[in-house]
Amino acid sequence: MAPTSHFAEPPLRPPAPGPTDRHPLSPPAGEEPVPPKPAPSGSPAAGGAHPGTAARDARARPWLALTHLRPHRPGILLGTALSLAGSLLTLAQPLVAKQMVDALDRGSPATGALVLLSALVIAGAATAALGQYVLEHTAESVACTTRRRLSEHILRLRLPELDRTEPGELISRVTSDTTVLRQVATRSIASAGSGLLVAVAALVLMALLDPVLLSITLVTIALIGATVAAAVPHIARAARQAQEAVGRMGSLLERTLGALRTVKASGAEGRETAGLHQAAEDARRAGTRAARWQALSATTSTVAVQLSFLVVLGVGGARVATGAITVSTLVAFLLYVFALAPRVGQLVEAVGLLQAGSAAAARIDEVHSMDTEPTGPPQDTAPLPELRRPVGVAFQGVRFAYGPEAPPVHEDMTFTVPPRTTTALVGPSGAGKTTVFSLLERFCQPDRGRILLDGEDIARLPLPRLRALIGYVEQDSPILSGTLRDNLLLSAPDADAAQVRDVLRRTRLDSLAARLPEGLDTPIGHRGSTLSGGERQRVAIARALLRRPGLLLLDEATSQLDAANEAALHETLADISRTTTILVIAHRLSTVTTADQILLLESGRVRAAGTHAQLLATDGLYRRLAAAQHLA
Ligand SMILES: Nc1ncnc2c1ncn2[C@@H]1O[C@H](COP(=O)(O)OP(=O)(O)OP(=O)(O)O)[C@@H](O)[C@H]1O
Repeated sequence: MAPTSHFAEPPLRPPAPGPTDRHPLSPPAGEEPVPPKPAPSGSPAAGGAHPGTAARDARARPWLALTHLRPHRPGILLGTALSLAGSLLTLAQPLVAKQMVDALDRGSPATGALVLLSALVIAGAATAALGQYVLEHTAESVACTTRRRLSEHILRLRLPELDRTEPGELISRVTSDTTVLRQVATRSIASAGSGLLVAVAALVLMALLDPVLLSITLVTIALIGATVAAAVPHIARAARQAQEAVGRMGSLLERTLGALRTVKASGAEGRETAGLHQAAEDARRAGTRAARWQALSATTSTVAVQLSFLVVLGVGGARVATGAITVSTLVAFLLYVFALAPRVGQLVEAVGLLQAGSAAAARIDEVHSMDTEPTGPPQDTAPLPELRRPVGVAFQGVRFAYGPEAPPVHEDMTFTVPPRTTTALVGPSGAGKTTVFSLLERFCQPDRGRILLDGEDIARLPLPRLRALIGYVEQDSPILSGTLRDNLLLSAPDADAAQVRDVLRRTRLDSLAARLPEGLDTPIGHRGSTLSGGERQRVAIARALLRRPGLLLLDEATSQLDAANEAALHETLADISRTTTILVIAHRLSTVTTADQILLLESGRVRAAGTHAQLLATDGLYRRLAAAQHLA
């Protein structure tokens, strides 16, 4: 799970060139182009999203949730203070009620006490409501800030990290774990704070009223405390398991929906549903377990409070009869018993919530500890004008493996691609052709060797600037949910209408745009499900062309096009190659026979390089590949 040095940037960082000798592709002086080396394997920072790890972390750090609330301290403190003030105003009510009863007992007018009592009721309710609003508002900010930070972090994750993580798991951390954290901000902190203070204040006032009755009440509180202490770990564990089960459901749903056609065609709905049912069942069971313990502690608390009320009433009545206390003292004491009961309940709930919140915080922190790509200053997202020109590419002795245990994909990859040319990468499946593109995009880094663009090591380029230079059409031409326009402008948000029209014409998408009911603004379904395979490929190519790249990478980009569209696209590419360097991966040699150069990859190396005719004449493997495709 941990990232390895195989994904690390090259350890050697060349000195920053001076202002006068800077290469046009170089980062501005003072910038940090080389991303930090990922944490070594096995280090905590290297961990991926593992529910088990989260549970251990939360057990080790039950207050973890509080660290996430720190930036929102002012709102939480204000909300808690207002709730507390509201509670204190409520607490004062029994004392005023006592005065009122005393006044009535003496036959004196009780109007003043009645007015004061009414004012206390209104002020107490208003202050508590305001406090509640401030806390809810702050809690929304906690959830929003955490979700924003998480989603930004997830989009910046290094691809090898993502390869090792279930997307559904990540989604559940942004959605359900942040919701749990949000509850800690409102109910847990404020309830614990105000509940504790009010409970202490009530106990002090009860002690002043009658210490004998207080001791009876304290026995009740001890009973409640013991039950809660026994229940809390069970509640916390069950809540954590429920969160993990929800996360698992997210992963499974993502897996199934991502390949729903295949699942249906394979008749695997039942088996996939069984997995989802199991996760839902696990969440239900864990949630029920938590509810059982919560019900036990809540019921014990309620029964204990009712019992103590009866005992206080009995003993208090006897003490009134003996003249030890007055009726008004007994009334006030009983009111405090009732004021105390919900506070104890709040404290019980707060402790359980804090445990669940800390488990959620640990799951969120795991994502933050995953390794991300470096970000450059905002201006680096746009290519410099001089970067719009075609660039030369060179691989020099590149070695790369996808992991420490994995066999190297590239052993000693060395080749040169001159600018303004079309070079085809061919070779057996698994020879490492797509990996060449991944290395060029710096999705992963070589273990050894250098990759140069116009003589400049790409490890030294700010990542946004490097990628702004490249147009990449992936093997499966991914399409995003949204409209056709969203998809086209994804890589070139500033492209104007004329550029879009031009690219639509070149990729023969103009007729599709004309046919769609809302033209470019027509939604094209989940991952472009309403488009044909060939249309999806052309959208992906159009998207890459709109970027006006200096280097165009095409990975089997025309495999699903019909003959007419493929021929048209080859004309377009021939045209584009005057202003762009093109690297194309092809299985069908017929599509690359006119390339300026063909690189035949085998066993992690370039086995042979030349034109189609040269390779036919000189290389046995190429001849066999061509013969298999009736080209020899
Ligand atoms: N993300 C990854 N993690 C681990 N191994 C990978 C990963 N991607 C590719 N590989 C492995 O690396 C090797 C080279 O893969 P690559 O996709 O570069 O080959 P290719 O020549 O493009 O294959 P094809 O022609 O079938 O598309 C393969 O053995 C593949 O299983």
